[in-house]
Amino acid sequence: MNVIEAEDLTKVYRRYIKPEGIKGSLKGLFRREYEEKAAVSHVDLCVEEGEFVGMIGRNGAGKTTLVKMLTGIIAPTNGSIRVLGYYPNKLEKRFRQQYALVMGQKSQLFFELTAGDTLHLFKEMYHLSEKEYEKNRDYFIELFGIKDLMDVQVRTLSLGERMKMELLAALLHNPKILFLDEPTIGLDAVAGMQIRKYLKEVNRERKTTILLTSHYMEDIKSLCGRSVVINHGTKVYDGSTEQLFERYQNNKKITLVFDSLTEIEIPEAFAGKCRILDDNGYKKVYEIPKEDSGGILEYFMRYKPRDISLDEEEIGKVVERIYSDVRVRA
Ligand SMILES: Nc1ncnc2c1ncn2[C@@H]1O[C@H](COP(=O)(O)OP(=O)(O)OP(=O)(O)O)[C@@H](O)[C@H]1O
Repeated sequence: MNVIEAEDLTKVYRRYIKPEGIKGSLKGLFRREYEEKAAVSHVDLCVEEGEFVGMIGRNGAGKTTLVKMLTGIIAPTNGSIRVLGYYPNKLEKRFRQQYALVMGQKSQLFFELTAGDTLHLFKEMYHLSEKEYEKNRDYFIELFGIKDLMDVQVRTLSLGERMKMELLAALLHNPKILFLDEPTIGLDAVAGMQIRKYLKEVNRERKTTILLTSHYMEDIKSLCGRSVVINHGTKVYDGSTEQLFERYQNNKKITLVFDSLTEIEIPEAFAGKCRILDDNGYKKVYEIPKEDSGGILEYFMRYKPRDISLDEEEIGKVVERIYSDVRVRA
């Protein structure tokens, strides 16, 4: 069953162009000029119940605009849209009770209250019965391991703790769809990993459909079976995440840390394949082709680094590659 059905979805923003200088500003007082910008253009999107879909694209690609239309925050300029059978922008109460939106950059918590009191307010907002509230609250408190935070003022929570609270508040009414816009932004590696673990569990155990936008490769690769790539407002890829990265992720990043100043000699076999991204003698970062990563890593081990990490390529580069490929094929 499809929980999201959108066809030919388009959003055109109109924005004021401010002329330069004082003269221009004065002119603007009497006659304003506007430009139109299609932030989302002719996008079709169907999402089935229980899916975990990743949305990726460069800054300004149109991801947030798409999420805003799906959650009813803004109305589309054109196209048809049904989410759980509702037209989102009508913001009917029954619809609002069935989805949740968490934005990494914007909090929906009450900073002056304690975490526990904040949850109570959400209980009232969602009109939950005492039984349902306690059941869901306790389930997520246990899952996220945040029992100790209930008496703490939200303002004083760390970023990682706040994100767990954001998720708890959003999931309190057991929504059918969870929209997540950059939920791991700014989090350290451990906190990011925890959030991914919880989201996986929520999707698996509660069958919650999740739509996630993220600039982090790790989020998309480890969580989303399906990915949608947006570029300049249009959909350029919709399909298996595994296949997407298999095809377009060409490189890996190796970081080596040494206890003493170290010179590395790149052997002929790998010459031209290791691109130095950073080197201060103690720490070296290389970009290497994915298919050679095993061999190159083995070679680097001879220099006995104190620490070594192998990271995914930035999502932006992969998107760039997909986009140029689409242009070539078009
Ligand atoms: N309220 C608005 N008025 C005018 N233009 C807007 C408005 N909101 C967004 N835009 C423009 O629409 C385009 C898409 O923005 P959007 O925020 O959807 O991108 P995004 O893919 O979410 O980017 P990011 O990854 O940086 O969050 C951008 O060019 C942006 O400047």
